[in-house]
Amino acid sequence: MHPKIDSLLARFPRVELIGWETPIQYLPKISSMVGVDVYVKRDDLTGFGIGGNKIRKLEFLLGDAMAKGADTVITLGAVHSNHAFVTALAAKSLGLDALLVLRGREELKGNYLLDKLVGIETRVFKAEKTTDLIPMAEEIAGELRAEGRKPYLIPIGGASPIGTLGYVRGVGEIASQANGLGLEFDTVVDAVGSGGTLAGITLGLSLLGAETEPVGMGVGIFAGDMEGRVVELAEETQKLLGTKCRIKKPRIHDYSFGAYGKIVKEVGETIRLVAKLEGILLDPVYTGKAFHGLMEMAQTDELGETVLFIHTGGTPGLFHYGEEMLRLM
Ligand SMILES: Cc1ncc(COP(=O)(O)O)c(CNC2(C(=O)O)CC2)c1O
Repeated sequence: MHPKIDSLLARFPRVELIGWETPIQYLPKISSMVGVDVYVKRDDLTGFGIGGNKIRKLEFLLGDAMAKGADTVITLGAVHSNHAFVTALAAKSLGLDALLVLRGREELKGNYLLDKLVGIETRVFKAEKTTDLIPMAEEIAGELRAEGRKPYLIPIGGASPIGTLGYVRGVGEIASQANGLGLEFDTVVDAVGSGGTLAGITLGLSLLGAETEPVGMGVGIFAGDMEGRVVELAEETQKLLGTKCRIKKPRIHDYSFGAYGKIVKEVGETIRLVAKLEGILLDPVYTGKAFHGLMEMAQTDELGETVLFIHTGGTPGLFHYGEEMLRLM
């Protein structure tokens, strides 16, 4: 890990859900295709449940929940939500109850199938956007409090200052690995949903005074000024840490292809290409779109010579949307 980052984080409760450092893997065939060196931080292999980026955030979020004596964790997302499933799974593994507030159609596919297989309590609503569910989640938390329960409400994607500590710690891990490998990354690229992952990456890089630039590929959860949202979350997290470094401004590019969760042929083709060339599975909602953007921007020389992609997981999305994707290809 990283001494400076670890000492900053030492006072925050953290439950260990990831028992190892995830590898940084070079992609020789993709690199020769796009003309720059592309590496992947395999956070799809964080290892708890379906893995992914959320596990890093949950180590601090559930550490905080336990420290506060919570007995039930509530969070929200779409029915295909990776975040919702692993949050409930991790909460239950710690002996806490869990309740998911979800939107969309109850199809036994992907993460929703996993929710049901594990026996997680879900409340599913028809709603346009996940943010529409916030009042329902708050109302349910109020109901539980009235019953004498102690609910801990985790926001969409775990995008709170406590959750953001997960990727501050993740950057410390990356910095130590890069040092050991003699690597300096020009950019670090990730898929942006709630913005919590990029906020942690941005703050971590800023705290280390790294030259590396944080770059997000937006998948369309939030419209509007996502860069401002990410910087604001990084600043709030910096307040929590008691540090005062200048926060780098991340670039965020729109790779939603028009809407969050929209399944498109180009992304299906990128998923197929990366699977065949490098044996790595991306997903149609997040990492496939982000990596498609990475390949496009690398070829127009917008990401520098050495690029690190954070593989944030999402494999169940292949089993939720795979048939729809195949029909387009
Ligand atoms: C596989 C995968 N990759 C990247 C992201 C984006 O991360 P952030 O929310 O931290 O920006 C998600 C998020 N997913 C959300 C979910 O509900 O699963 C929070 C939206 C993700 O699942």
